[in-house]
Parts: sequence; C-alpha cells; structure tokens
Amino acid sequence: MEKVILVGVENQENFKTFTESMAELANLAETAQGEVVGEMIQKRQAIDRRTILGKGKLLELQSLVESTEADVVIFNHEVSARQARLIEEVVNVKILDRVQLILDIFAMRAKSKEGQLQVELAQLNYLLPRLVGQGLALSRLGGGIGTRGPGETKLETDRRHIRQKVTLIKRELKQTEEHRERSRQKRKESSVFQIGLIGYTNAGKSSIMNLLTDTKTYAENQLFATLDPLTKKWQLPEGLETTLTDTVGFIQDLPTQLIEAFQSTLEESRSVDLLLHVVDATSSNRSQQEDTVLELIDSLDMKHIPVLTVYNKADLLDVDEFVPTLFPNCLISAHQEADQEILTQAIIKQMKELFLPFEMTLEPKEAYLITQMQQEVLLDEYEYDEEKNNYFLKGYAPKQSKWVREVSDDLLEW
Ligand SMILES: Nc1nc2c(ncn2[C@@H]2O[C@H](COP(=O)(O)OP(=O)(O)OP(=O)(O)O)[C@@H](O)[C@H]2O)c(=O)[nH]1
Ligand SMILES: [Mg+2]
Repeated sequence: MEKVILVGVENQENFKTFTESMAELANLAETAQGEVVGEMIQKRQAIDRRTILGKGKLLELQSLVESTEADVVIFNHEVSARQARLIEEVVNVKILDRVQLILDIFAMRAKSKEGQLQVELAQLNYLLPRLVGQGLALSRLGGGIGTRGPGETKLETDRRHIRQKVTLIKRELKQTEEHRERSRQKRKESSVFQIGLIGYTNAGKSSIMNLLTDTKTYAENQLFATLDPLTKKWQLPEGLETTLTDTVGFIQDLPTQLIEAFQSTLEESRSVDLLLHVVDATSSNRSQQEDTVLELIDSLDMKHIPVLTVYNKADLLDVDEFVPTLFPNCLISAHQEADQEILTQAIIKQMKELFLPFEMTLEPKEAYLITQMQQEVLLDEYEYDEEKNNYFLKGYAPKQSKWVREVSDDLLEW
C-alpha cells in the first residue's frame, strides 16, 4: 500500500464544497488502494500559479512528506506538467492530481475490452497536452497509484506514438460502438420500455438493479464499482416487459477526458424512456451530488428524458425527518426486499404519465392477443362481459404502441 498525502487549497471558487470535496478525495485515494497518512490544507485567495501552494506551505509539505514517509502527494486540483515538476523538485515524491486519481481507479476497474480501451483513451488524452515541450518522462513515476493502465505497454512518452495509439483505439472502439448501436436499435424497434439507472458513484444503482431483477451485479462500497453498462430484462408484476440499464457512476469534476472516452457507454442511457436518478439520501453532501448529476444529464444531452428520483438507503435514515429536494421521487432502501413494491409502483406511476390511456374491447376470437398485450402495455383492467360476449380492456400504452393505433381505428369505426 502506498502512503498518500492529500493537498487542497481552499479558495474563493471552491470554499462552499471544499470539506466534502477533500473527504471525497480521501475516499478516492483509498479506493485506489492508498493509505492516507496526512492532509495539507491552505486557505488562499486563489491557487498559486506556479506551485499551487504558496512557498512556505510547500516547504511544510516537504517536511510532512519526510516525517510520514509518504510515497505520493495527491492534489485536489488539476496540476499541469510544469506545476508537477516544480512541486516535485521540492517534495521529491510522485505528484498526482484528482483527474489522474480518478483515471487510475477507472483503469483498475475496467474489465471489458471496451472499458479498458475507453480508459486508455482517456489516459492518453490526458497525457498528450502535458507532453508538449516537456519531455516529461513517465518512467520517473515508478509503479503504483497513477501509473496503472489497461494497455499492455507502459504509457509511452513519445507523442507521435501516443497519437497513433489514440487513432488505433478510436478505431477499435468504433467497432464496439457499432455493435452496441445495433443492439440498441434492436431494442428501440422492439418498442420495449427502457429504464436507465444513473446517479452519483456509490449511491446504490447496482443494488437497485439487484433489487428489481434477480441478477447479482457487482455492488460494492467502492467508488466506481460499475464501469461496464449492463442491461437486464425487468418484467413488471402486471406483465409489461422493460429493460433496466446500470451504468457508470458520476462524480464531481468527472474528467472531461473520461466523459469523451465513455461517450458510447453513456449513450446507453441517452436513448432510454425513463431515468432513475439514484441518490444516496444519507450523504452529507447530497445536494452537491444531486447538482453534479443534473449538470451531467444536461451536458450529456439527456435533458429531454423524464426523471424519477430514487432516494436510497432509507434504512439508515430517520424517514420522518427526510426532506426531498427533487420531484417526483420515492424513498426506498435497496437492502429491503419490501421496498421493491414501493419503487415498482413509483415507476408505474411515471410510466402512466408518459403513456396514453386507452379502453378497448376484443372479440372472443381475438382473446389470444391479451397475453401479448400484457407484455407491451400497462393493463389495469380486463374482464369478460357475458352480456356483450366480449373482453373489455383498460390501461395505458406507450404512445407509439401498435395497440393504441389499433384502438383509435376501432374508435373511428364506432
Ligand atoms: N444501508 C444501505 N446500504 C446500501 C443501500 N443501497 C446500497 N448500499 C450500499 O452502498 C454501497 C454502494 O452500492 P452500489 O449499488 O455498488 O452503488 P453504485 O451506485 O452502483 O456505485 P458505483 O457503481 O460505484 O457507481 C454498497 O456498499 C451497498 O451495499 C441501502 O439501501 N442501504
Ligand atoms: Mg454500480
């Protein structure tokens, strides 16, 4: 385990969320298998352009590194190559920033070929501008946090080599993207109602996926436990078939390089009919986490998709004291089997708002259609009318549903 010192400069720009952000940095460092042995905070009007910390503080950092025998210093700010070099000259250990740390965790987590390629692309994109005129030798970093990567070769310093690699990875990713696009298209054509889980990392998205479906996806008390999107069928008790997609979690200051690299993964959520925004209701940092996710929904062009907020981890809360901030919402615990019902009903309520209400009758000879309909619409009522010798059906159907079209034809005939 590497010993880590965390550094942050509290300034006019970040003072509102500074404490939480530092706590999150500690959490990230631990997720990357670091042991936090010290923290250094400086209050300053703005960060120092050359060394982030002021001169005096930098010397303090140097003695803290020595006394704690730290292996690495992680800054809660983006650190340019030049800044890293200047700081390193003083403290004599590896310097990393928040972005590199997040990239490193992603590199650890990436399991699928696609995930690995995406992380490698993000790392290379992060590296490229940092190489300009620097001749920065990555080898000096040695091993450990900040140097992990899924690529077989160590990250190379040669810019040309990196550019070639970027082109190569993009080409490979394009193929998986096309494959993904095809299955997504297929799902769209089959007009299955699609639900996407999104939310801050560690909010409980995968746990909710597990609660609703019988799958056992990886749910862990770790940041970014999930990297690869996973889509599962989920059938509502009334019979309607939907799909549920679990995906990568969001975090404040999600590196733009990552967002770019993970475009196709995030695409999975862009085409859904309903988003479940999972929020850790117990987080002391809840409102900032909510804002982060809302901003990302916005920047990922997903603003047109209806959202149901799912406040999670209710088992750890005094439920009566809880005050929600986003609507519509429901409050559940993914760890309580009984809450499956609450969540399901909340989802159905949202679906009804998106669907069109319909009523129709079917001749006895058409009764075989009912089973099929049950899988494609929300059927509230269906009964056989003995006097009229027909079936009466009532419910809600997706707007583009063939059942709705057929019903309206029926209505015209009458
Ligand atoms: N007490 C309690 N813990 C929960 C609940 N839901 C999830 N957790 C825990 O919270 C942690 C994170 O859960 P995950 O389901 O992995 O969260 P996630 O949103 O998928 O996280 P990432 O994939 O890392 O973004 C795990 O340790 C879960 O056991 C809940 O309702 N109550
Ligand atoms: Mg997960």
